[in-house]
Amino acid sequence: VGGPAMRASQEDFANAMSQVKLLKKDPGNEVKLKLYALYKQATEGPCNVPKPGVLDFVVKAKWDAWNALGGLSKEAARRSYVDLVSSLSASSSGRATPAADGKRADSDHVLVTSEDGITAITLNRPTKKNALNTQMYHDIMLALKAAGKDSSTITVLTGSGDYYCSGNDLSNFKDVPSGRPEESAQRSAVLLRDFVDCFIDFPKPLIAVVNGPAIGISVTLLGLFDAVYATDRATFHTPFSHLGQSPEGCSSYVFPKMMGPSKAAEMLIFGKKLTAQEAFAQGLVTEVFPDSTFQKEVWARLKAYAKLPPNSVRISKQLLRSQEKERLHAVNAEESRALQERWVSAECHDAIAAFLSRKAKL
Ligand SMILES: CCCCC/C=C/CC(=O)SCCNC(=O)CCNC(=O)[C@H](O)C(C)(C)COP(=O)(O)OP(=O)(O)OC[C@H]1O[C@@H](n2cnc3c(N)ncnc32)[C@H](O)[C@@H]1OP(=O)(O)O
Repeated sequence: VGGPAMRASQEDFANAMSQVKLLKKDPGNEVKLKLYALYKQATEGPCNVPKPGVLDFVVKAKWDAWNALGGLSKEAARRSYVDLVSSLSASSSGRATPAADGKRADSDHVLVTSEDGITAITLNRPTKKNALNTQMYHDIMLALKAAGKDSSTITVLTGSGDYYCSGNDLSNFKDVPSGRPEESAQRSAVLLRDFVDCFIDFPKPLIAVVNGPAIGISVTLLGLFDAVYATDRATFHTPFSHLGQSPEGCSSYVFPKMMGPSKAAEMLIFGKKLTAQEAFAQGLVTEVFPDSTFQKEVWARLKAYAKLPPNSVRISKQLLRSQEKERLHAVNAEESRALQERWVSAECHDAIAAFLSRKAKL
């Protein structure tokens, strides 16, 4: 993936830096800080300058924003910068944006809260069943990097509304510049790989609170969580073949180990949808709760876990993960490569076109 993607990205980055000066609307301090942080990370790498004094408000805010990006790669920072500028330019010129719902894609779709020793990352795009658009992948990565370094003991991923997540936003495929599908597939494969790497490397316990149906990448990633609590209303569906695609999130390795090869094949090759109880029986879900008491019971449990000594919990998590880490990174790279090819296939294009023209639904 190295050369061409990197050069294209640097060119895009230079264009984005020029575009940012031409914005008609002031994007506000929060966005400006984000732009600053991504710029610094993209050009200088992780923040390693000394922390400024608390009274130096502006410098401290800038330092915090940069430092929150943790070890995000320069390449990923460049891409996030380019995506952010492009969504700002679109909204300031009134053009349509890459977001599927026509609104500017920003961190409104990924909420982060931190209290009682728990950092919660909430997918907040309920009108689209929390489908993941490109900006959300970037926002989740940023949120995970920050959560990995904050003072919380555990991190939770959940969804707002009736779905946990309907997987990749299939409208992402609409934004391919004409004549450049290969380039776009390559960029998406890099993003996918970086995204899944964040889950593989996450340094403290990561818990999924599956508040409703889960589809696609939101299911496969569950194999990289330390615990998965689900409402009995949740279902688990990986319709990759129906979409002309192939598994990701390390599921091609983790699922067969977890549930045995034939049950994994039913899900990942034939797209069998599991109920919450079935997913529990296969080891994908840790525990299922009645929907009526789900939130109350799960959050009470999480608050108790979050009171455990944070360093001990973190070290145990890392020990459990360390045996498999290298292997998981290799699997992630392989799955991302396979998907890069799938995304330019006729099988995939036909399936996505059918969904987008509302002919097909799962
Ligand atoms: C960096 C790239 C990484 C890529 C990694 C790859 C991952 C692979 C996957 O994740 S594969 C899974 C992809 N997901 C799907 O195929 C789900 C598609 N959605 C549906 O089949 C249905 O919408 C549903 C079953 C989730 C829900 O059906 P329901 O009838 O209850 O509701 P609606 O269909 O009316 O949905 C409400 C609006 O939400 C939009 N929407 C839902 N899911 C997606 C999605 N994944 N992508 C885009 N849009 C989605 C839906 O179109 C409706 O929008 P509208 O109100 O504007 O019509």
